[in-house]
Amino acid sequence: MSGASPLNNDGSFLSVRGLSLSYDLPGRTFWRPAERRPAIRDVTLSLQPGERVGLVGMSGSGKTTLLRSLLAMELPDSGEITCQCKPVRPASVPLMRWYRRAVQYIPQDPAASLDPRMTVQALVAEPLLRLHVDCDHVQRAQEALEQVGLDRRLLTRRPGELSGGQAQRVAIARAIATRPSYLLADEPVSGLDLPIRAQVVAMLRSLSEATGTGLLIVSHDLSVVSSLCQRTLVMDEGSIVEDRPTASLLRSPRHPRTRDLIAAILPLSVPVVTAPL
Ligand SMILES: Nc1ncnc2c1ncn2[C@@H]1O[C@H](COP(=O)(O)OP(=O)(O)OP(=O)(O)O)[C@@H](O)[C@H]1O
Repeated sequence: MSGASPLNNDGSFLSVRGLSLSYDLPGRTFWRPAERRPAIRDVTLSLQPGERVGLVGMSGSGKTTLLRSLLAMELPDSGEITCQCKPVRPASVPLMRWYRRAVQYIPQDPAASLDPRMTVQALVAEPLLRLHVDCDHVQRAQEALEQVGLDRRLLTRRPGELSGGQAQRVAIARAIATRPSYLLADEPVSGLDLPIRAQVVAMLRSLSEATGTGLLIVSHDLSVVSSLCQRTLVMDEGSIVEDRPTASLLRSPRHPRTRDLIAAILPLSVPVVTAPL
């Protein structure tokens, strides 16, 4: 749907300029105004059409807040987000509906996001109904299910009758039903067992390649980011401190925080290989 619309002036799909957002700290009283803690500070970035981008950083660095701002779930204190030449917030109801069709969200925990009373068919078709997408909803739900590698016989099941991997695929089918240009995801595979995690990462990658859908993935798992994302952004204390192609960022990290992240995973995931004498 967004293919017919122009890109931003800089050629990007989504552009963020000088975005800052602070939260109130507890302790506000009638006499004392709340102190504010910055969660993201002066963030500027562009997402190109079809690009797969990882967003990493230590806990509390601002990744989720940035993602929520991009999803128009938070109102920033300053700065602007522009999608295909249109301001994302404040926006009219039709414009917000358009944006929510173009930029969809994959939740971390399908058990919490999928209504247990609804069938898979109803769950996948629900965004089409809510966002007034004019198409055959039954057919679109079937297509979306097939795109995530699930059999259409699952359409009559309810979330309680699905495995964890199947439920996360249903959550992804729900997100792609509107044929978005970008998918935003917060730890989309962290709740899955390792083999299933690899399958879902491979599926997301081929889905993105086949349909040209861009991905912005928040993850603590650098192996997920390295197998999925062409480019990686590193956040520290609310700012983006490194923004480079994933392979070179992992090979030669420049910022101390990137080095910390890589050092933190090395003892866990890389077997020690000793050279033969
Ligand atoms: N609703 C909120 N109210 C107050 N402070 C918040 C709120 N949400 C986040 N924060 C604070 O904003 C900062 C950034 O939080 P955020 O959740 O964006 O970090 P994160 O990088 O996603 O962390 P994690 O990796 O642990 O999920 C943190 O200091 C956090 O405590």
